[in-house]
Amino acid sequence: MTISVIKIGGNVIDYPEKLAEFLVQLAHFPGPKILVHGGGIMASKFGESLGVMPKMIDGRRITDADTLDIVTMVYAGLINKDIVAKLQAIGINALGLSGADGNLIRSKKRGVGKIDYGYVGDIQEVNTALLSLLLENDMIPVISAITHDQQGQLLNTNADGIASHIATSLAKKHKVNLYFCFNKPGVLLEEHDDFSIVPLINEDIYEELKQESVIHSGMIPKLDNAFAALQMGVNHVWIGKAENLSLAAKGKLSGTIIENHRYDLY
Ligand SMILES: Nc1ncnc2c1ncn2[C@@H]1O[C@H](COP(=O)(O)OP(=O)(O)O)[C@@H](O)[C@H]1O
Ligand SMILES: CC(=O)N[C@@H](CCC(=O)OP(=O)(O)O)C(=O)O
Repeated sequence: MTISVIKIGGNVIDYPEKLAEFLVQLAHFPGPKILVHGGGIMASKFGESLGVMPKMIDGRRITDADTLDIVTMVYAGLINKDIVAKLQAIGINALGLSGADGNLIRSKKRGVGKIDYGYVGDIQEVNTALLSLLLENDMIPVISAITHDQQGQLLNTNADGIASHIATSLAKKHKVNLYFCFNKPGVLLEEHDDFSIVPLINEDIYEELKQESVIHSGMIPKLDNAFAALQMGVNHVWIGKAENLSLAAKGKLSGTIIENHRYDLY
């Protein structure tokens, strides 16, 4: 049995028609699957409307107490429940969870180094037994980017990291594929040219493109988490456009595939 962990980012969630199209593809995606969602764009907009300005460093949000309230409401509340309701409407029995629910994801507040990220959690443990129970009962877990430290503290956690940790935890016992769906057709050499897709990426090329600032902001945690997943036993990691998920499911050429071995780009 292959389990698919599918992550959807805030740029798609923000557009109801794109989200609807993605959820139909998810519904038809073969085999057991888990959906992890972000929602960074919506959280930033809500924050701004309340006078709480977003602060991001390398795609990670600085989360003070007010920001934590906002992201909890937006990720674990509005977005999570909206996605679950939309899946129910197309006949999919989904169950929406934050990392605190069923002790699904325990994390630790990130220590203060050069940067104080505030209430941001680094994942310690994933309750894979709970995920297996839901999958065995034909439910799709829909997981938001909020975790907890088991001492009563909720923590904001990058959704790409959640997807990667869930995939690696399940990979100890199962074959797992990981799909990062977002608004671009893959990792691009020129961010505004959708035809400049890098079809395969390894760590050497990643480092080079990061140095040249070809890869920046939210693509950094996405690729960090993609490489970590592959190194920790995940079978296949794909990054691409949400609309192309069904092509990826069929193994058709689309998006960027993450590679362990090394080769030259030029
Ligand atoms: N080389 C690159 N190729 C594609 N996107 C890139 C690249 N470098 C930076 N990005 C940016 O990273 C964003 C994806 O990260 P993020 O916004 O966190 O994704 P998500 O929608 O999954 O939350 C893209 O929308 C794009 O603006
Ligand atoms: C710590 C941290 O950065 N958390 C992320 C969680 C949401 C997220 O990852 O959303 P996207 O997938 O839409 O980017 C944030 O608040 O932006």
